[in-house]
Formats: sequence, structure tokens, C-alpha cells
Amino acid sequence: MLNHPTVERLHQLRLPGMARALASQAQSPEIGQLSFEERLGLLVDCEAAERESRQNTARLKRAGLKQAATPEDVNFRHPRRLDRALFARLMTGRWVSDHQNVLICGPTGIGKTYLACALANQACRQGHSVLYVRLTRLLPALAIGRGDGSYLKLLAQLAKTEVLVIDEWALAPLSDDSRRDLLEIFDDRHGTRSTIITSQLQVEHWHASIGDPTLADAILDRLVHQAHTLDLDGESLRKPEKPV
Ligand SMILES: Nc1ncnc2c1ncn2[C@@H]1O[C@H](COP(=O)(O)OP(=O)(O)OP(=O)(O)O)[C@@H](O)[C@H]1O
Repeated sequence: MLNHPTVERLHQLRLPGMARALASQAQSPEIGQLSFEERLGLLVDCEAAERESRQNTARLKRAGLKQAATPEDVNFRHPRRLDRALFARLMTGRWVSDHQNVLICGPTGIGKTYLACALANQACRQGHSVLYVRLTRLLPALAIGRGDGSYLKLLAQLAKTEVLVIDEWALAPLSDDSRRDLLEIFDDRHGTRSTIITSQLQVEHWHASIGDPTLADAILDRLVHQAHTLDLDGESLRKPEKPV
């Protein structure tokens, strides 16, 4: 690495991408063929790319995704009725800028969480804030929040998150408080934020699973009308245990 005063100065100014690019330019014999503007442009591009990558890493860490799933690794070979055209459209990120939702339904092990995490990963790359939660953990956290004073803070955190992933929807019956919490969450998000939901139940059964018809109407009205649905079916992707 070149020990040049300018390289050190760039590090002091917290411009490590430019510092690294300058050091590498200094070792490249062909660099003299480029104009000053071209060389400066390369340094700035390198700094911008490094910052973007650091910010993406931080966004991914804050998102707390359950699986390190990437769009590139999504399995299209396994027969599970995955709508490839819809998935490709979702990858553009338009659904996030249009504040729409994605509902992923299908039997256990079909890859719902993986697909949700791959979409969330893509949203992080596109610069959006993301948070992954399991409904079975979120609802108790809100119930505790009522007692310890963190309820409104938690609701505010959910409301400001651009893409909220709610895994394991409709896995257990809901209490009346939980139904009201869900209405709060979706009322905050409706028309301004996007949500990804995964569930073993198909969307047509969600109304009954919520329990209270009036609250179910209100919750689903805010959730399903602006939504893309990936309805999966097939064998589990979990590998069967080998007999010993
Ligand atoms: N594209 C993929 N590439 C590699 N592994 C995958 C892929 N999709 C799913 N898997 C793996 O298959 C298993 C089941 O996937 P996942 O947990 O996403 O299913 P699920 O439908 O959410 O299941 P459940 O309803 O039981 O939570 C996991 O171990 C996951 O890592």
C-alpha cells in the first residue's frame, strides 16, 4: 500500500474508498493515460461504492433477517408453483415505492421465509429500511410493552420501517389486544409503507383466523387490497433426515 501523505489525509478525512483507489492508481502504470478528471472520477466512484456497501451492510444487520437469503440464490427448480414473472417484477422494488404488500402463502418448508428474506435483502440493497419479526414474538413483545412503557416506542419503530417482514402469520389464535395491535400496525402502514407476510394459511382463511369479524375486516382491508400474492404449493424443501 502506498504511504503517501494524500492517502493518509484521505483516511483522516474518513474517505477510505478514495484512499484505497488513489493507492491503487499509484501502482498502475497505465493510469497516466487518463485525464485528471477521469482519475478523480474513479476515486469518487470508489468512495461512493464503499459507502453504499457499508450502508447496505448496516441496513441488513438492523433488519435481523432470519435467513441469509439472496435473490440470486432463489430456487426456481423445485416444483412449488413459484410465479417467476411476479418474483422478477418484485425484484424491481416498484412495490416498495408504491407502498404495496407481498403475501407469501404455502405449506411448511416450501421456502416462504427464504423468499421473504430474499425480497427484504433486495429492499435493503435498494436503500430501504427493513425489519424482520415473527408474529409469535412480536405480539408478546407488544403485550409486555403495555406494561413497561415501551409500547408506543415499539409501534413507532414498526411504523417508520419501510419494509416490515411479518413471518408466521396466523399460526396461533389471537387475543383481543393482539387484534387491536395488528390494526394499529397496519393503520400506520397503510398507503405509506410495505409489509411482507408469510403464512401457512391461504389468504382466504385469514379473516376467520383473526377471530373478530369487525377487526378482521379492518385489518385485512388495509393489508390485502394493495398486495401481490405468492401462493406456493409442493413438497417441503427441508431435507429429510438420513436414517442412521
Ligand atoms: N432458495 C433456497 N436455497 C437454499 N435453501 C432454501 C431455499 N429456499 C428455502 N431453503 C431452505 O429450505 C428450508 C425451508 O425454508 P423456509 O424456512 O423458508 O420454509 P417456510 O415455508 O418458511 O417453512 P415454515 O412454514 O415451516 O416456517 C430452510 O432450511 C431454507 O433455508
